[in-house]
Amino acid sequence: MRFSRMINVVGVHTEGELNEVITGGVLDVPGRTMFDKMRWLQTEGDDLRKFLLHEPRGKVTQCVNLVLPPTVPEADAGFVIMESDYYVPMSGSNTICTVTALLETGILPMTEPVTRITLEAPGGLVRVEAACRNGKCESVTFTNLPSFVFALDCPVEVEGLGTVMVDVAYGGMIYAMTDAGKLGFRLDPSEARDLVDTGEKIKRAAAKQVPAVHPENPEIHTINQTLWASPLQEIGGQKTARNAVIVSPGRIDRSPCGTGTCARLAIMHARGQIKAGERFIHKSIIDTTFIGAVLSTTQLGGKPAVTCSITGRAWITAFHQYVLDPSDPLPTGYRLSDTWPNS
Ligand SMILES: O=C(O)C1NCC[C@@H]1O
Repeated sequence: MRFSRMINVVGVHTEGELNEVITGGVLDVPGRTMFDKMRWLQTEGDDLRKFLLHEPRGKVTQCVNLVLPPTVPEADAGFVIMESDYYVPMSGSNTICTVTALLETGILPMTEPVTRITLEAPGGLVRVEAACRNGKCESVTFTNLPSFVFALDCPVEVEGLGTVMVDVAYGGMIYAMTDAGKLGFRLDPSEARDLVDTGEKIKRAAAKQVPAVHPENPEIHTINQTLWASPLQEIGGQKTARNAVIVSPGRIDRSPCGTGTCARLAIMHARGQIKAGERFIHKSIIDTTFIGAVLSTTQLGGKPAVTCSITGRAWITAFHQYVLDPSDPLPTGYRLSDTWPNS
């Protein structure tokens, strides 16, 4: 049998969120920077993303990362993040899964007790410290790209809901964050379907009504995730909260969401709820945890910003070899609205 595509993929989940990692079958893609490579995939090479994420090979509740040679000398590896609807400049859960796959399969050397590497994400360089023991990457801490607030207390008119107040911030993707309690949600797993439907409505309205353009890269624009926030609490002396991020086309991030956590930290910092040097425990809807921290304050295109770190754990679940039989009539798969909302 001759295959027209053979892709090696490591299955990895971080705190419940499946973000697979392509480790073989694609040599490189055109582009001078990782952002260019992301753009090339989006415009010329999107069949790879569809092949892996769409059915019958993929499903709506996953992402996939393409590991590539870095384009700058200080990076150890590059990666392009592919989600169900978007290519994104940065993602926390995808970073943690990619680091775990790179170290646990020996693509990059593991040093115990701490491995330090630099990854080149499309949005910029990401410094990583992985805690490693007996060949296992026990946790990954990365320093995210600068996070900042676009707007606080912004009224958004949402059909069927009236006025909903949102805070808008960037943590690697652009978030509309809203108080779950005000719309009657406790962020209980039983609310998942409703959180998605209502969260998508809020996102669509906020994206139209609140313009948001990254001050240094105008190609990064428009709110594309909703973050349902539970109130900030002090538990055992630690600032703690729950959240649920609605990822397009309509599903909940199973992890506590790294870029969402950083967007929330930027909002908390702007509101005086957290200082540089403080930690924040962020819980997912399935009760898994990322530890966030505000490391320092900075400026981005004249805006105040914060540099944050995220710590999380990941586990390899599978090694897949996906192939394309040249006679397969569905090389880029399909989406059906029973499990792919808004398709
Ligand atoms: O951790 C994050 O940043 C994300 N998890 C899935 C969707 C977002 O990219």
